[in-house]
Amino acid sequence: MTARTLTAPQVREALPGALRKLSPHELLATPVMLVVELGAVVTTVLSVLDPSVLGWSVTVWLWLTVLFGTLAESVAEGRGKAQAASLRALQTDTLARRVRGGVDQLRHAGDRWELPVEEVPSSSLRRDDVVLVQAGERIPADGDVVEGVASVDESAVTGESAPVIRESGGDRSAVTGGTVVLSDRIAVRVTSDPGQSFVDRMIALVEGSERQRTPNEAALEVLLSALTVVFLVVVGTLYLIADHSGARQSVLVLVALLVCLIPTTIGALLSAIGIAGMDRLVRRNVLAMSGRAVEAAGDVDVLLLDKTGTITHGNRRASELLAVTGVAPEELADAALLASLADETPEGRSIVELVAPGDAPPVPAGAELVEFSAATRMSGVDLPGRLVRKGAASAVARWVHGTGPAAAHPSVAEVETLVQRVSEQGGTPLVVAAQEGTAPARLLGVVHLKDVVKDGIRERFAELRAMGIRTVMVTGDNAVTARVIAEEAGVDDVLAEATPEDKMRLIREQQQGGRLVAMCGDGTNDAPALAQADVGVAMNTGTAAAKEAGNMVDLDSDPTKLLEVVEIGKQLLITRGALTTFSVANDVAKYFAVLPAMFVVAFPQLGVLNVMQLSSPESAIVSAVVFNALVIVALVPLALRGVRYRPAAADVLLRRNLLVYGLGGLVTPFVGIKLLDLVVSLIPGL
Ligand SMILES: Nc1ncnc2c1ncn2[C@@H]1O[C@H](COP(=O)(O)OP(=O)(O)OP(=O)(O)O)[C@@H](O)[C@H]1O
Ligand SMILES: [K+]
Ligand SMILES: [Mg+2]
Repeated sequence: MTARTLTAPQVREALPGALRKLSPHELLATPVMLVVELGAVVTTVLSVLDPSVLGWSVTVWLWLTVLFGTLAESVAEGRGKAQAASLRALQTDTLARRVRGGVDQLRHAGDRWELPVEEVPSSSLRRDDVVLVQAGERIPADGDVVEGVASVDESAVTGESAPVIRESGGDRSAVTGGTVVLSDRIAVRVTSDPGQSFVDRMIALVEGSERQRTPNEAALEVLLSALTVVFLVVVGTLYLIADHSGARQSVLVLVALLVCLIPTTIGALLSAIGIAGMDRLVRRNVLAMSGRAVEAAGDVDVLLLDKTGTITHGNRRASELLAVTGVAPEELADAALLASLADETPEGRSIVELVAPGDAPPVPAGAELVEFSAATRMSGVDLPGRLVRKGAASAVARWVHGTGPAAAHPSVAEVETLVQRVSEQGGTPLVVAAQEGTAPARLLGVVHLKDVVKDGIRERFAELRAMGIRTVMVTGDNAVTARVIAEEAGVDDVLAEATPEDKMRLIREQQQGGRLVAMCGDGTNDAPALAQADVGVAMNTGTAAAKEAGNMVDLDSDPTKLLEVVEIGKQLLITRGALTTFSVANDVAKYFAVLPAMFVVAFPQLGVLNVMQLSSPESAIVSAVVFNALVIVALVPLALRGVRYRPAAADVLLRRNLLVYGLGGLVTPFVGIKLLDLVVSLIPGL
């Protein structure tokens, strides 16, 4: 939406909020506007005591000045209100089927769908409760799928109508309360307490009720306050000088002059600019948890991305089994199956589906499961007398070597060739090995996991490069696969075999080098890095841990969205800079426009400076005050829409902005006040 002007309905809706914001308590946050309000109170009192056309004209326009400021903020907030209303509709209380005994119960159950459940209102669900949800039902709370696979309609949250797959074990396990299961059934472990759900946070965000001032904003506010104090002193001194030299000025005129000089324009628009920036992100389906993150996005130098699920689609599936010489394909298949029977990750399930489509055997009695973790990069099963493992080549090699001398592993070289072959196709190789009794473990072969790079990623990374942002892929996968995918995706650099700690260390190093780092990720193993990054964008498809750790969530799960996030961040910074420049330049110009007019009666020699030839001192003052107020209104659309951003070097942008907004800010008051004076001077008494 690119509104060029404010519409009447917009204003009507925002008005009650704007009037509420007139309370001095609310205005404390914007000292500049508080000074204007105090000024308005003073002129109101003066005008009541000694009514005059000048007095009332100034008074009315001072009140309007404050109102225009609060109106700008209220309009900015209003844009999120409609969205908040539709999100609230998702929060209707439903009945949830809660498993008695929670997660522990689930683990030990034979048939998990026959567990004893109790029906409870969804609003009473707490963290770590487990609920069963089936086709046609609304998911009662945020959580991670701990059992099963389902297609879910998330359109109410994401606006995307195509259903998404949510499944246990992998990086696509997070579900959002209020979304609807379309097919199959899932068990969900609740991850949020009442009132703290994702939708709750979204509502607070789009309404702007939780908005906190960013450090940059706070710094600017201090600067504006300082300027206000300076002008207070200037006007006070002027009063004394004028008094002394017999050109006594009324308090009313001095208040009017003060308001014209202090930076009211940017003071009035500052918070609207920030709210509008967040709003622009929401419109692109990105939820920023803090304004600070949005600003940081504007200055990002490095972007780190996880591979699987971020750069690729993330449904890594087993496509073929490659046995080493001397191992029967059946033996490899059997071992791979065994090692995956209890592996709840999508990778594990895809192996079961490949080897035993439709009829997976039960887990053998006495089996002890070795769950996959990002730290070990291995999974498998311990049976009496037989251990089976599968995992990243380096991890399995380490395990195998731990079981006996290297000479006992004749197929090491062959496995390496197979791993190389799979990796060169961009696939993820999982090496399978087994140990019988106390004999050294044997390498059996390799499972090829296929994954596909998301469309259009290459072009978008090229755009990021043009903006001066370096992209680095960090993956737990091996170096060859990483390189192949990196080349296909067009990233600048790649870090392979990375553990969660490695990811975080890399970010720290970059930050210590003075760079601002953004990270896109989806997995629980990305969570530490997402938390450490200046801008942590979690994919909505990812795990609850990832979404909690980051300071942004992309509802579309599109890592190239960072491009837009960066643009919006830059746009926010530029808009604020541009309007500050304009505001201050404006005020300086007003000084020269108004002052000569004020003193020309007492000091006719000032006539040379009176370039504008305004019709009377009274008309000059009223015109200046009116102009000062109208400028705010005129700039609201720009504050909401943002200054147009085209990728360019920072110094070019700065020069362009100084020229347009600095020079523009100097010239407009002369033109504007002159035109207003032509009209105002027609009013009798001015
Ligand atoms: N279910 C599994 N069983 C055994 N090993 C696995 C399993 N899933 C993945 N691996 C191995 O562990 C490695 C790390 O996987 P993980 O999903 O943690 O990677 P990551 O750090 O998230 O990086 P990325 O998501 O970019 O691939 C994989 O490259 C693979 O070799
Ligand atoms: K001003
Ligand atoms: Mg991952």
